[in-house]
Amino acid sequence: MASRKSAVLKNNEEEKQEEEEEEEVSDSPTEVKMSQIIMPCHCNHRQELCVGQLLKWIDITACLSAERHAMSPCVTASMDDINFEHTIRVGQVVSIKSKVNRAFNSSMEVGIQVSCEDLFSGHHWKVCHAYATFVTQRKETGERVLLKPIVPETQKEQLEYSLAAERRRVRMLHDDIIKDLLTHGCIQQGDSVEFSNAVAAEKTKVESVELVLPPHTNHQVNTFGGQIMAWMVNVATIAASRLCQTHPTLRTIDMFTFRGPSQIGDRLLLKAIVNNAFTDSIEVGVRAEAYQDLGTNRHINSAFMIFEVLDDHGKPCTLPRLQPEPLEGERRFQEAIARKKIRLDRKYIISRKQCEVPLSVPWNPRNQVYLSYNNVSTLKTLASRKKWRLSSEKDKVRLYSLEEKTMLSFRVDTEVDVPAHTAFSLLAELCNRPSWDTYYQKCDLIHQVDDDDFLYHVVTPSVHPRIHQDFILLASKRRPCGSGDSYVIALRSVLLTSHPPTEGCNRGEVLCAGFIIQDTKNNIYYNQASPEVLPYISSDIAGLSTSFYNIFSSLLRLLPTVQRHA
Ligand SMILES: CCCC(=O)SCCNC(=O)CCNC(=O)[C@H](O)C(C)(C)COP(=O)(O)OP(=O)(O)OC[C@H]1O[C@@H](n2cnc3c(N)ncnc32)[C@H](O)[C@@H]1OP(=O)(O)O
Repeated sequence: MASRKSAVLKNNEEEKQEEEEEEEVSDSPTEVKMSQIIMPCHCNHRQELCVGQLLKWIDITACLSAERHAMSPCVTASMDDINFEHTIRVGQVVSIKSKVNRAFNSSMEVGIQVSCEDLFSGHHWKVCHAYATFVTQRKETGERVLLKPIVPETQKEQLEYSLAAERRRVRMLHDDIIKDLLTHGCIQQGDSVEFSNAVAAEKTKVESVELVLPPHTNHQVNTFGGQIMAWMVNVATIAASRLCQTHPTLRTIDMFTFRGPSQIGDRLLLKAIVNNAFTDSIEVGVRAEAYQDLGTNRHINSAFMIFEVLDDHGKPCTLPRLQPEPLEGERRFQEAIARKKIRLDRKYIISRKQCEVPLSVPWNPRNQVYLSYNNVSTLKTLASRKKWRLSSEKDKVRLYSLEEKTMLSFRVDTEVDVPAHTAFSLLAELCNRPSWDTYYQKCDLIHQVDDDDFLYHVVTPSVHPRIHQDFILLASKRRPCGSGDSYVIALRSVLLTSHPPTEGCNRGEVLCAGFIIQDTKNNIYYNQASPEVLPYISSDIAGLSTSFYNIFSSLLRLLPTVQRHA
C-alpha cells in the first residue's frame, strides 16, 4: 500500500513537473486574453453558459490575434472540432487565451485555450481547446495579403508551429476523407436496427430564419462568424431537445467551415435535424444558407453537433432511438454511424496513454489520417521535451536519454556532411535499412497508403535464441512545408488484420520511433520509447550506446555514396 501511494505521489509529481516544463512564459505579440464573468443573460435554463455565447467570445479573441499578426482585416475560414470537457455555470469566470501558431500564405492557424475559474473556491479547470483558421481579406486588386512568418520562441510554440502544418493537412483532407469513406462503403449495413419506441426524425426537424441586422455583424460589416455559430447551436439544441424531451448538453462540434460570406440584410435560413440517436449520444446536422431573394440561397456553413443528456451525477442517460425518414433520412442515419466510428477511433488514438498495452492501434483507412497525425505529433512532442540527459558521446554521436513514468526514451544525435534532403531520401527508404542497420534483418513494404504514409513489415533479432521478432509499422514521412520545419520520418506500431502474429515470431511493438532531420545543422535524431524493451535497455546503456554508434557509423559511411547517386 505504501509503495502504491508513493507511486501515485511520484506520478502526480512527474505530471506537475511536465506541466511546469510546458508552462513557459510566452511573450508572443499575437497573444490575446479575454475574461468574462458569466451572467444569467449568457446562460441557458440550467444556469450554464450557452455554447453559442462561448463561440462568439472565442471567435472575437482569435480574430484579434489573427489581425494583430496580419495587421489587416481577417475572416474566420474554419473552426476545427471542439470537445467541451466541462460546462461553465453562472457566477464563474471564463478565460480565453489565443495566439497565432503559424502563418501560411494568406491563412493562419490560431490556437485557443478556454479555462474556467470558480471565484469562491479558487479552483481553475480547462474547458476546451480549439484551432481556428483565419484568412486575410482580399485587397481591392483581388489579391490576398501575404502574411509574414511567425517566429516561434518557446519550445511549446515551436512544437505548435510544427504541428500546425500537420493539422492543416488533416483540415484540408477532412471533407475528402469523409466523402471517400462514405462512397467506399465503410458503413456496415444492418447497423440500422428498428426500435419499437423510436422517435420519427421528422419530429426533430427545425427551420428558423434570422435577418442579419447591424448588431449581428463584425467590424468588417459582414455577418459575425460567432453569431452564425451561435444561431447554428440554437437550432441544433432545439432538434436534440425534441428527440430527448429534456435539456441536452452539447459535447462536441465537428468542424465549422465558413464557405462564403454574408452581409447585413441577408436572411439566414438555419436547418437542423437529428441524424441519428445512439445509446447515450445524439448527432444533429445543421446547415446555414444565406439569401436576399427567395430561391437564391447560398450554402454558407454546415456542422455536426453531438449532444448528451446528463443525470444529476453528470452521467449520460440512455436516449430514445430515431426512426429515419426514407431515402435522404436513411442516408444521413448511416453517415452518422460512419462519423461516430471515426470520432471513436480518433478519441481512442488521442486518449491512449504511453504505458497502455497493447501499444498498437488497429489501422484502417477510416483512422489513417488521425493515426498519421498522431504518429508525427508523438515524435515531435518527444523531440521537444526539455529534460533529455546526455548519457554518452563517441565521435560526435551523442546518446541522450529521458526517463519519465514507465517510459525510457532515447535520442541519438549526430551531424552529417550531406544535405538534409539526401539524408532524408536514404532514411525514408525503409526497405534499404537492413543494408546499414544490423538490427533490421528484413523490411518489406506491405502497403503504400498515400504519397507520405506507408505500412511495413520489419523483422529483427529477438532477445530469445532461435526466435525472431517482427513489427508492423506505420511510417509517416514528411518533407518541410515551410521555413523552420524539419524532415520527419515517424514510426509506430499498428495492428493489421491481414498480418497477424505468426508462430515462432515474437510480435514487438514500438510506440514512437523515427528521425528528425534538420537542414540547418544536419542533425539526425533517433527517438525510441517502448516499455517492453525497458528492462533490457536500462541495465545496459553502455551496450546500447555502442550499438547506436555502430549503426550510425555504417550510416555515415553510406551517406556520401547516396549523395553521389542523388
Ligand atoms: C470577428 C470574427 C471574424 C468574423 O466574423 S469573419 C465572418 C465569418 N467568416 C466568413 O464570412 C468567411 C466566409 N468564407 C470566405 O469568405 C471564403 O470561403 C474564404 C474563407 C475567404 C476562403 O476563400 P477562397 O476563395 O476559398 O480562398 P482561397 O482558395 O484563395 O484560399 C485562401 C486561403 O484560405 C485557406 N482556406 C480556405 N478555406 C479554408 C478552410 N475551410 N479551412 C482552412 N483554411 C482554408 C486556403 O488554404 C488558403 O490558405 P493559404 O493562402 O495557402 O495560406
